[in-house]
Amino acid sequence: MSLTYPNGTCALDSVDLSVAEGEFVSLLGPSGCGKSTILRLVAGLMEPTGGQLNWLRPVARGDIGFVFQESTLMPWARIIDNVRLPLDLAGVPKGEGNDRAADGLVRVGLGDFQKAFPAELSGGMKMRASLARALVTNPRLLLLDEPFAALDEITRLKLNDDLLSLWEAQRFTALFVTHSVFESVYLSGRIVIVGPRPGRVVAEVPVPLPFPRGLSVRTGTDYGAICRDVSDRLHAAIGLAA
Ligand SMILES: Nc1ncnc2c1ncn2[C@@H]1O[C@H](COP(=O)(O)OP(=O)(O)OP(=O)(O)O)[C@@H](O)[C@H]1O
Repeated sequence: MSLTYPNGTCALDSVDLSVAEGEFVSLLGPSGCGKSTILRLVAGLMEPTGGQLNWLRPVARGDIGFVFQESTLMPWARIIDNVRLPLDLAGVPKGEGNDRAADGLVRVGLGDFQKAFPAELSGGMKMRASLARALVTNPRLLLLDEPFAALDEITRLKLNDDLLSLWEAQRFTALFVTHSVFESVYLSGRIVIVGPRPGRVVAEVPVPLPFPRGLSVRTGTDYGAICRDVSDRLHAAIGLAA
């Protein structure tokens, strides 16, 4: 599929990408190559201006969850109310919605913070609440647009593990945008490298590291070798020597 914005910017040129149900795929590429544009097209927020997007099974609105770099929580609402919002919008009765939101908060380690307001949480906790909100409808597809980019390194590593645990438990399909080679290799079953604008797929790299992943994967020689390979391909894609 291709996408030219109304101002004439050609953001994507014939992006050819297939994702299987239950896969964890990262989109890796330089700033401005069109990664967010791909997510917006998949989310149905825009239509491609060329080509098409096909689903093997029809998707409904509640089948897709979205997590952004900013946690986008409503500052005036308690965390439980923030997490319950997608269920309110879907017409789920409040009692059932509260139970499901509370359960989601427990799963991201925020069981004791239901009544807190967003301003009372750290950046990492806000991002956990955003993950809980995105997953509360049990989506089949989770779109993540650099969700951990603004977090410190230690929090980011922890959230990588938390996200993988959620993925292994709920088995949604994950499409994850990142600038980080290390993060993409740690999380993904497959990495799609997108070249500079107009974005197109320049390489697809399978990551044959076993799940569940953990510290032993991060410190292993295989992880280092795959990171090196992905980094070389990324540099080749953007025309830099490794
Ligand atoms: N609404 C818009 N109107 C016009 N051009 C846009 C719009 N949104 C994005 N673009 C342009 O499309 C291109 C791709 O943008 P996009 O945000 O998808 O890239 P990205 O790879 O996600 O970037 P980053 O990694 O910096 O977030 C950029 O050149 C950007 O300036």
